[in-house]
Amino acid sequence: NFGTVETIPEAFDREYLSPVQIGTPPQTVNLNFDTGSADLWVNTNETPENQQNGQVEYNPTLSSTAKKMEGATWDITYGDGSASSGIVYTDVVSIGGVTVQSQAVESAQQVSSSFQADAASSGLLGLAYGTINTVQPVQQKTFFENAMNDLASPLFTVNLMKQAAGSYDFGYINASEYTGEIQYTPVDNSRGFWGFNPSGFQVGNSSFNASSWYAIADTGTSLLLLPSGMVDIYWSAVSGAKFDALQGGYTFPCNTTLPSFTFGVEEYRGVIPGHFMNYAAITKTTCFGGIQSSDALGFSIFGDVALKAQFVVFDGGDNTLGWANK
Ligand SMILES: CC[C@H](C)[C@H](NC(=O)[C@H](C)NC(=O)[C@@H](CCSC)NC[C@@H](N)Cc1ccccc1)C(=O)O
Repeated sequence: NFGTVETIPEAFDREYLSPVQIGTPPQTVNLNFDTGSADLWVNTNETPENQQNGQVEYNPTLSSTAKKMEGATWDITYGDGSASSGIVYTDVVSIGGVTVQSQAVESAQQVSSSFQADAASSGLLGLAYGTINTVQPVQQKTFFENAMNDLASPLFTVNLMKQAAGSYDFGYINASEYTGEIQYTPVDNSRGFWGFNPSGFQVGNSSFNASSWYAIADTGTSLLLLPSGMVDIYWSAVSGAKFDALQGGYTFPCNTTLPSFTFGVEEYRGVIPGHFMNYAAITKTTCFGGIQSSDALGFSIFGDVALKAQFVVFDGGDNTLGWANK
């Protein structure tokens, strides 16, 4: 079978939320689909009230198909320092008409401050490889891994949009969502991520700089995080841009016209329009850049700033990533 679900951007395209049905009768919660992690966790009746800010909860006691996974716990930390932990149930989970009868649903008994403050998001739905799922003592599979064998094709596609509704499609490729040909490239999943090797980059209409490095496709990261050498070259083309240690990255005058950023995947060239690199205004006149350094992380992240300019196929059958402009 196959299905599609819309995904809605929060302010600044900081994150994208999609409705997910859990339990019987179905309880709908909006989750942050995250190809950079592999835990499906959600605010529940077990999440302390003082760690919530109005989030919609999943309540397993109201679901006739919920089963507690005795003795199971989870505990996750993210690259931005946020974290959450708790216990585990299995229940029916449906996304856009694709149903998994027994999905590990991780109930949050502790969430860190950035999650507490994010009232619109009830949790995360991991779409990375289950090898980095944090449930103990028995590691659990992701929704996609559990659904994959029943899908028409063992893949899902990601079509994020700038300040507009996009979609996650499961089991099929919708040709109306992209232009040109899809460029497939092998995935390095040795760290549990959808890792790949970009082949270079280009700022505006300048020449293409061939280079090969490791990056991950991560819908749960807002920005495009690249080696500082590339980031410095990009911002050196923007008059008034400067590295602002207080803000933790490059800022620039908001009224500047920004150059596009093109990345290579083998022979393919993915183009990110210049205005996508304006992440958010810090003051009336100073804006924060959407391209920032990944040096502190140790690897590059193609987050939403890049992904919202592309149609991306995550193929779990042959472990490839497919890229197309749109
Ligand atoms: C510091 C933690 C390191 C990065 C590592 N954790 C990870 O790699 C986790 C699974 N993935 C992540 O932290 C990153 C990918 C690697 S970044 C170093 N993606 C998921 C993240 N953006 C999800 C998120 C969404 C909204 C708000 C906050 C966080 C670990 O547990 O060792």
